[in-house]
Amino acid sequence: MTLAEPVIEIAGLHKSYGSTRAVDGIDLMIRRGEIFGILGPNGAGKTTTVELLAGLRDADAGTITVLGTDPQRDPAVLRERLGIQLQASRLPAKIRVREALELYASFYADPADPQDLMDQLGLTEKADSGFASLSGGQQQRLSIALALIGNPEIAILDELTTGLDPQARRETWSLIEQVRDRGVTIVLVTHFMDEAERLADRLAIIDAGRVVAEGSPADLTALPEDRRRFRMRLPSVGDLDPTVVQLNQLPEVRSVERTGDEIEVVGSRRALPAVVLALADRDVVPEEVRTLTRSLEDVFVELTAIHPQEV
Ligand SMILES: Nc1ncnc2c1ncn2[C@@H]1O[C@H](COP(=O)(O)OP(=O)(O)OP(=O)(O)O)[C@@H](O)[C@H]1O
Repeated sequence: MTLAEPVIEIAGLHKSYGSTRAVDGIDLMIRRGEIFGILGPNGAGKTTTVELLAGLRDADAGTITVLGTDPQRDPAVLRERLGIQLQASRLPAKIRVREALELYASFYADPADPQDLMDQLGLTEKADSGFASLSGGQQQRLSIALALIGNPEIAILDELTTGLDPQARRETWSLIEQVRDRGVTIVLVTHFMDEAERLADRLAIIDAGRVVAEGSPADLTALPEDRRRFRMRLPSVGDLDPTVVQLNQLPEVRSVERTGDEIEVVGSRRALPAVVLALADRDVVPEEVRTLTRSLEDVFVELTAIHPQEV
């Protein structure tokens, strides 16, 4: 598979507010057509990073290239090609849904059709309702529609599902996947691990203004080759300790720990079949074999553990 070309490249990015180093040396590369997650605890520098790449702030140092241009030097070009939905974006209370979309559409040379967007986002029956009368989910959908009204190649969505109920979150997720399937590159800023794990093709975990990990959710949550883990119950063995000693001697096994009639084994990818075979030699059939994995949340907590009060 050939990889799509980069549409965003950031190198050595720095931005401070007074003595606060909000962005402290970030490098990132985002490819066309992917959903790229920027995940991090509160205050990690996520919003500052996306504001810099949208040209809404000036960097102190570093280079940013978005669709081949520098957002600080060329904001007008970028405005046509990049849509941004910012956290807590507020509209006047009385503006109607259709009115807001038509107004925003008038800012662009080649906008999307407001009616099509309302249909796609389930807003048609609210077309004549004022912003303040919409539910949280409807307001969120309108702000996504506004980020997409310019027919952007890149859409930046910040804290997309904050404040939404579980049903509305899921609907928003499938909507974002549909937008990606139309070829739009999506930069998704979130502090929800499940959202990043479910939606992002690749993601960067940011903490204290730096990238602390980057990759696909599968890469980030994979256990190292020699640290696979599984648990099994061995209820009919009687005294388990000699079995544990024997299993510990297998070359594929790194460690075996026993709790009651369960054992937890750490070892290579071949440890599981090796253990099952060794047990079969003793006429032991293991029960309830479970492979242990780690979630993005485990990885996140491990990597950002120095700031637990902010998570
Ligand atoms: N306009 C500003 N003036 C001063 N400090 C700021 C400003 N904007 C952000 N900061 C500080 O910079 C740091 C990074 O903030 P930023 O909003 O980029 O983080 P974030 O990861 O988006 O956090 P959150 O998820 O809470 O929005 C924080 O310490 C924040 O208090």
